[in-house]
Amino acid sequence: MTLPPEDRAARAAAAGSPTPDVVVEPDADRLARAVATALVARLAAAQAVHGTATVVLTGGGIGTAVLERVADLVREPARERVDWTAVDVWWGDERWVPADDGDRNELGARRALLDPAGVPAERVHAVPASDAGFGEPEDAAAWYADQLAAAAPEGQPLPRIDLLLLGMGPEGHVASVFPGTPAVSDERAVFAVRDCPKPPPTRVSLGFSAINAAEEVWLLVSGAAKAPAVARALTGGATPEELPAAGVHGRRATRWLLDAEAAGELAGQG
Ligand SMILES: O=C1O[C@H](COP(=O)(O)O)[C@@H](O)[C@H](O)[C@H]1O
Repeated sequence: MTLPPEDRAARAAAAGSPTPDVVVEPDADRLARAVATALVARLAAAQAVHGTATVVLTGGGIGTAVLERVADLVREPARERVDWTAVDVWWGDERWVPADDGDRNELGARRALLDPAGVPAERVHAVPASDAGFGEPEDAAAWYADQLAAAAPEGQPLPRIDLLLLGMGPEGHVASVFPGTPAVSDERAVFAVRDCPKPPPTRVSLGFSAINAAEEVWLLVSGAAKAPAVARALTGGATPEELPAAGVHGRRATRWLLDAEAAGELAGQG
């Protein structure tokens, strides 16, 4: 179901961004399936226009479940419309852990979708792991920023990002931008984040300047623990410093994709 825009429209207009869509599915499994279907359609549409598609992935529970459901669609060729050899994959954030650590967002995405779909290695733009020889996460972040810049068209700071996926923590963090930390006001496209309140404590993250450059930003949120943050983000009850999820938007579309529990404190729900 899609909720009426109400005061979301006024907030978005004030921020110069499109009014967020809010889609609510009955549970996490149906949310993952619905997002998977929409993701395939979005990437196929981008390829129809540009020949290639670019997606920025998130880690987290629902983000990984979505990729698993996309992989199900890959196994059903009659429903599959994406050329996975022409999809560029980036990450919104990564944990500063060794390459084989189960906390690594890249590893989860490779297992869930990228390997089964056959995305070519040269199109998988992973944030370096802590054992990749960069020394400090700041060096890895600078390298990742350079990679993004190198993929950008002439005169642009970033490549075209057709779709950027975000999870959200119960306190409103997105990527590895946590409330009340220097990351919320860091204007760089990519930076290292230390002392994260959620383990692992060291990460590399895109900042608002890169996230909000995406054509479409989809926030994937599941579970009752996140319902208060969803309501605050969508009803203007918090600043991006207090609740980073309130500060993200796409250039053309911002979409909140929720299960019923996560939507439980929005007006008209529950
Ligand atoms: O630490 C992280 O958390 C968020 C949300 O994860 P979830 O399991 O609560 O859905 C995730 O989006 C982010 O990529 C990740 O590094």
